[in-house]
Amino acid sequence: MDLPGLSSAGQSSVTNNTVDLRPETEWRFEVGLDSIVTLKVLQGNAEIFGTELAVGPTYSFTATKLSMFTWRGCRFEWSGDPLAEYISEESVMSSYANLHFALEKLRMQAAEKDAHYKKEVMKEVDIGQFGSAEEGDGPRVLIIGSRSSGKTTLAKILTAYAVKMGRSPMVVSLDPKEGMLSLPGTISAASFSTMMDVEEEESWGSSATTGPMHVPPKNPTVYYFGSDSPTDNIRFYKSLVSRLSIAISSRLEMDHRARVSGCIIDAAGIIDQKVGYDLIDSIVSDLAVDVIVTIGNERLYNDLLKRYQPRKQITVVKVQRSGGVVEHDATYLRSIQRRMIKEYFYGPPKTALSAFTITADISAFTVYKRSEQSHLVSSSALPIGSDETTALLSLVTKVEVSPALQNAILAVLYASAKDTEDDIAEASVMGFVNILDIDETKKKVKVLMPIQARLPSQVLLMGSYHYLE
Ligand SMILES: Nc1ncnc2c1ncn2[C@@H]1O[C@H](COP(=O)(O)OP(=O)(O)OP(=O)(O)O)[C@@H](O)[C@H]1O
Repeated sequence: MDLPGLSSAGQSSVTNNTVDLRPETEWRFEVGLDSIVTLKVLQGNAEIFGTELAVGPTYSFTATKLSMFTWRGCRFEWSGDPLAEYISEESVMSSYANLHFALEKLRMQAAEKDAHYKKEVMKEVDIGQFGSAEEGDGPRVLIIGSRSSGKTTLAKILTAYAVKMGRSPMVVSLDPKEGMLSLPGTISAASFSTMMDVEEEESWGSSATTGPMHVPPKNPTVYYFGSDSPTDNIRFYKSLVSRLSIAISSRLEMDHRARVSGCIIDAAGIIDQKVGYDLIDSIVSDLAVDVIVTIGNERLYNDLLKRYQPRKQITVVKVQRSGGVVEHDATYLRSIQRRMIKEYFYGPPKTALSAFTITADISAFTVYKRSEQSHLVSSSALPIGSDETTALLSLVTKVEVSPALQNAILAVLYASAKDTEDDIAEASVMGFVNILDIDETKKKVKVLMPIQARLPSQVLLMGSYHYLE
């Protein structure tokens, strides 16, 4: 009898939604916002963006665009009403796996150099053969490509494969519209040592704020940018990336396993030559990137090769764009963001939580927003001899608590009203609240919070996101 997918002749086959998938092929499917598709692996091995599926359990998917890939062939069954589904024989997974193995080699070299790692983590390994260097940083990989080129997908695949090898890579999401382990509008970093939740395409799993889950929660460091695109306020964005890189460095200093595993950085898809290349430059230097991976864009690859190859420590490589990558239009993006916000307060459908409302005096709220970009002129852009005070304007500005804040999502910062504006602009995020109602006559504000707690005395930072249930 042939193994599923390993039949000697022909292509993958489908009978009544039972599919025999041949080795190194993938089943791509899209599920609408209001429908569900379930799938069950019956035999063989299968993975979704690097994370292996178990044989037997039923997985269910909604509002998602995914691909299930198999290395050695599998048989599975699915049901539901997908918007699209097809088998592709043209997978790019082997080139992504090759990239993973090249990174793994760098991690092994880093482990050899890390004295602590040798002593504590690799006790059982014969360390006599290793060099004598005290330090070892794993590869810091920046993934760059145009919008919808598959950057996040590649970041997930590399992360899942690294975790499978026992690594704990620091995953850094610099795309505010996606909000990894947090809400839209954020940039964040978290060390991954456990598997991701394959049923949640847009999320990377759960964080400590999203309540009990079947996949262990991660503990991200989060900064609030407040809108979808870094170009909305480049100076504020760059300042947050710098802060995040400092936070990452101090986390890596304490966590040798993560340090040896390196970083996987998912950039926002801004690659136009002026702003995009300048942004790439500052990310490369802030996060000490030493491997740049470009996806499916020859010009970008060649430009970056010329720019970084002379610096011997930076390697630029290119990988193909998968034909399965689907572009997200603005409406789809909004609905995904809406779902992320809803799940933050009420939990995912599987583990529905109850959100809490509290009412507090207006005077208890200290709200800031980021300053307008036009006010934040860089001193280098000012004519020589001109007044440089504008260049020193704070990155954040205080906001009156007024009905304009109705339905706003506000980030609760690790900063108090007594802190300076500079401290506030550099503060990371503790969680989020949603303003439900502002009664100006009674001077009261009603807020939605994900957990039962008093209104935090921290500063709240406003962005461009609003939510109304
Ligand atoms: N092989 C594939 N088959 C089916 N869908 C895929 C495949 N690869 C990626 N996708 C889907 O395509 C969409 C876009 O991919 P992804 O988010 O990785 O691109 P991106 O470059 O990060 O996008 P953006 O620039 O918007 O951040 C996602 O919904 C992802 O799940």
